[in-house]
Amino acid sequence: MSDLVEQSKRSAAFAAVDKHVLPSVRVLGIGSGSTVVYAVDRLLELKNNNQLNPKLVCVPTSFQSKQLIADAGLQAADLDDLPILDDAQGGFTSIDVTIDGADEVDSELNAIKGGGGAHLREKLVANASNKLVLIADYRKDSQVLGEKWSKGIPVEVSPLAWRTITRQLEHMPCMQKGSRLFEDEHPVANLRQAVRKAGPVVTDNGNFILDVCVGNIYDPPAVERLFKMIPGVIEVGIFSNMASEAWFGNSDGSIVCRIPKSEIKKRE
Ligand SMILES: O=C(CO)[C@H](O)[C@H](O)COP(=O)(O)O
Repeated sequence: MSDLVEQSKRSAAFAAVDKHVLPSVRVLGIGSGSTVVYAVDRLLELKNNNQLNPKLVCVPTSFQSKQLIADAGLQAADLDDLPILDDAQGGFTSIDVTIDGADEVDSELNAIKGGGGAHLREKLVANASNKLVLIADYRKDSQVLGEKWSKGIPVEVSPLAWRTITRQLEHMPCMQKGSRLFEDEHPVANLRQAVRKAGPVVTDNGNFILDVCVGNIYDPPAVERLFKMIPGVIEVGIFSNMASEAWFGNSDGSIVCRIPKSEIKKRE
């Protein structure tokens, strides 16, 4: 990985933590992946400077994230241990803010996640959060999902049915009710293989991952719903309309914070 990419991940992570992890934050969701490592580095600095809420509790999204929280000496809690608060929009949240990485983010802040195989818990934690803030380097910043991330949509599936699910996914048509959902005629689903173990990747939850290539994704919420309907699909790595901000580190050292394009229009 080039120094430029690492530097841009670090600057996005530091800026997002500085903006969002104020002393008023009591419960913080911690995402997974290499960019989140920098966010936890910054949390540790803030902790050492007594700039965090002394009662801060961090909610992990994976085994890796649990380790990061423990190594930083922060207090961890599982989602199920937290009280559920009814929010003003009729949602149910337990977490003030979650900071997480992404594999690609489009102009509406729909995201592809799950490159690290943690998207089930990441989505559960994001869903229980008042605010989801994404952090990433410039390679993940795009207009349309699929432009940049070519490894496919991560789909966590039950090992009991991965072959049936693969076949079903590969028969999905690209058109629905007259509108095109994705670029390719039919998806191609690949069982994700482990690198230093023979056989498939097994997630923290004991499942398999199919990486489903469809080309550009024109309607992320529709594709997310379509895949999710297949019995045995546990979670789809498309996060539609969940993030409220995305922070990108640019290759020139600058940082940009984006909100959904439709929000910008509303505010004009
Ligand atoms: O979704 C994820 C893991 O499931 C990660 O957030 C995503 O893969 C980005 O990782 P990185 O920061 O290493 O590029």
